[in-house]
Amino acid sequence: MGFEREAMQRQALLTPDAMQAADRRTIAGGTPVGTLVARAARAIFRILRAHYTRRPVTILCGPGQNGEDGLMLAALLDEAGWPVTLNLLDAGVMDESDTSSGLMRLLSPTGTFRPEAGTLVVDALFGAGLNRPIEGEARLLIEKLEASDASVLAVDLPSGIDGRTGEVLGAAAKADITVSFHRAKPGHFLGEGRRLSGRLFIADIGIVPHHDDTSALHNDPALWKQSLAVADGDTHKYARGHVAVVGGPGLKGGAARLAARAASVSGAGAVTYLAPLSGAEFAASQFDAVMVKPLTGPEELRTLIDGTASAIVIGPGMGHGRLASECLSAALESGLPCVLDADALTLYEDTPHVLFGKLHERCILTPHEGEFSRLFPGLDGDRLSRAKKASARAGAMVLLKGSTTAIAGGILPVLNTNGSAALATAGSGDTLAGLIGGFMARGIAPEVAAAAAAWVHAEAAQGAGPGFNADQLAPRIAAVLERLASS
Ligand SMILES: NC(=O)C1=CN([C@@H]2O[C@H](COP(=O)(O)OP(=O)(O)OC[C@H]3O[C@@H](n4cnc5c(N)ncnc54)[C@H](O)[C@@H]3O)[C@@H](O)[C@H]2O)[C@@H](O)CC1
Ligand SMILES: [K+]
Repeated sequence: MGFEREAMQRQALLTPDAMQAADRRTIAGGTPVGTLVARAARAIFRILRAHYTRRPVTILCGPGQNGEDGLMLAALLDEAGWPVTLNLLDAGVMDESDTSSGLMRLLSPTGTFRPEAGTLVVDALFGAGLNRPIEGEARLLIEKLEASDASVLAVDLPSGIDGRTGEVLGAAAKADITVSFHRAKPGHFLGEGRRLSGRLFIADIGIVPHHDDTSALHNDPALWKQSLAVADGDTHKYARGHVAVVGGPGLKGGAARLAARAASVSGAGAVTYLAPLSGAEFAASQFDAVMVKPLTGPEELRTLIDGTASAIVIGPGMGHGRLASECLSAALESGLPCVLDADALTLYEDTPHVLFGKLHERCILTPHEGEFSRLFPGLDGDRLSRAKKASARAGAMVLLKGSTTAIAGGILPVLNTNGSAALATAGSGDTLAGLIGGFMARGIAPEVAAAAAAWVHAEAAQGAGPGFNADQLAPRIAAVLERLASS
């Protein structure tokens, strides 16, 4: 089972180009552009009033339709008795109806723009139509805004953010709230765009959805919750999946043990931890539910592969010796779903093409930034496009970890955004690898397993206090899975 179809439509991320195509399609279908602008302005008005008490509002309007949203909002706020000042970058944005509607009296020269604490500034300078770095007068306005203590509500995107990549083109001011339309844009979650967008609201303005528009998915349980349900008929432990976790020698075993613990709460029926004797003996004293087998060569792993293993997690704490590389080869030759993390990624960092030659489409590589740049040198751009290029280069799925995690190689790339700073802790990545492996062992498709695990793993760290560490993740993951199952 792949992602849930209807949820895919709702969770679609649209690049500004795709959004403009959707706008055009909707307009061609009979909805006048003025109606769309009016709906957009009403949505902003509603969200603005829900979050701010009446106060002076300055609206910065750009030369395109983003500015028109701002003008229409000015009319609504003015009508509702809010004190509004309009700063237009280009007077041309006003047409006859605006000039006759009394908006003229709200105008103030841009030179007078002095954003003050306690006031609200609506940033409606540029949205989807931004096509070059911001300079000149617009840049001055944005820099003044960025330096101020005023509250900021951005229309569609903080002006200056590239909606496709999240990159700042010239300048951008941090918004407290961003109101965008129809669907979120990748730029709301990538690069600086994530921080600068603040709280994101997506308003429905009646744009006609179309699957061709989708360039990526915004991760959400709606996409995969069904896939996590454990079927009643799966009564035998091995029928529910059996994860082999390859660990390392004694003192390095913690990482793989974390992976095994996560696998064991994933809903898989059984987990076997394989490690050289020193690691296995210690692990056996730590685990009850996880089976432990000593590893003298790749044969023990092969035996498990020929037996009931249905997925393999390999790399955390594994080391770089001959045994490690023989086990990695055996794991990849098995054709079973495999999660490659940590040492499995660095083992081949000098000869990545050798590793890529062994991978198949049920392999998932889970690098953090450092591992990624060593394994995939020379890839630049935003996190999403780098993950996509890396996946194409490797011939496998790539999950690039970060505050926004990008997953590429499935039917559509996925951005996971519920991560928090708590996850930046030792052992967190090992836990994620184990959870993905557990889901894949259950027969869940790799792209679904990766997306579900990224979300569940991040959710498990939500609300964590300063004393949080990765040891606490597995029980919290179990709790998140329980909540999902009963919701
Ligand atoms: N198209 C639609 O149906 C809808 C669009 N909406 C709004 O319309 C916006 C898109 O409108 P537009 O396509 O007119 O685009 P924008 O309003 O984002 O900006 C385009 C204008 O800005 C100029 N420009 C671009 N980059 C610049 C820069 N760095 N410095 C100076 N000038 C620059 C362009 O030459 C053009 O005149 C969306 O962001 C959204 O706010 C909403 O009203 C909802 C409906
Ligand atoms: K804007």
